[in-house]
Amino acid sequence: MTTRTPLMAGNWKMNLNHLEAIRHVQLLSFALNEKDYDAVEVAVLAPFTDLRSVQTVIEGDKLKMKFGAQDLSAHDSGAYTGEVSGAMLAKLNCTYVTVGHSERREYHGETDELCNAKVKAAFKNGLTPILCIGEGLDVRKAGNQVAHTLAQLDGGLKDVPAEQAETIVIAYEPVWAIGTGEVATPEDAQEVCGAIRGRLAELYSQEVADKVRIQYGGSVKSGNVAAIMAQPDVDGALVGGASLDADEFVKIVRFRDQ
Ligand SMILES: O=C[C@H](O)COP(=O)(O)O
Repeated sequence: MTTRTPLMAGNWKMNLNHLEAIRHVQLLSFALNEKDYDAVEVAVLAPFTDLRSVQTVIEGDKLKMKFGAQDLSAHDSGAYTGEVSGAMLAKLNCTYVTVGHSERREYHGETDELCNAKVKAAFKNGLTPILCIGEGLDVRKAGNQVAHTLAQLDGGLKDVPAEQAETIVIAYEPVWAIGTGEVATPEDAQEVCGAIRGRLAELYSQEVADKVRIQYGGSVKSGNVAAIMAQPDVDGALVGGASLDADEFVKIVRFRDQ
């Protein structure tokens, strides 16, 4: 049985300018200790304009916190105004990059095909993609959450080889639970996260499926994180709003104490 280190990632979304980001990382660094880093991997996913500052604080102070971006271009370089390439993120020593967050899918029309190209671009540049998948409220009401989410998984992983797939992070985020305070029950989270692992075993092998970390995201807070993390197929959390409060995010990192 593979042991998967939980990944607690704060997705700041479009919050915190670079000065606020420096302060925020410093607050986290004062609070987090070796025991935390031994038990959990901690990452912050910052706006592009913050990344150089976040890198400077994390590397300058030799923090064990990882960092990454919230999106990347599917292209390598060239005339793509406003885009940021995987190579640029790798040059900043980013570890992670989210791909296909529901806000990108909804507000920027990102399709499974584009997400697949972005997953490949991330791997090509040595970044670990956090592929975000999950159903909207209408799909949930119709009871089609598993089929919908697995179709997004299939699309995002199309033609991704096993040796890359086993290092990916999947974030299951039911859209109806994002920023709404409407957290999925631990059983809701397990139903879909378990199905995702089952599908990974079908697409690749049980060995690959057992290595992949599957996060839950959607209104995670210190008060609900422990029950969600107790589920066998949940290996971490992708935290939005609550990650902007350093004290609250540290409590989430310390989910075993809650
Ligand atoms: O990426 C994070 C998710 O969208 C969850 O956001 P939230 O914790 O504010 O609900």
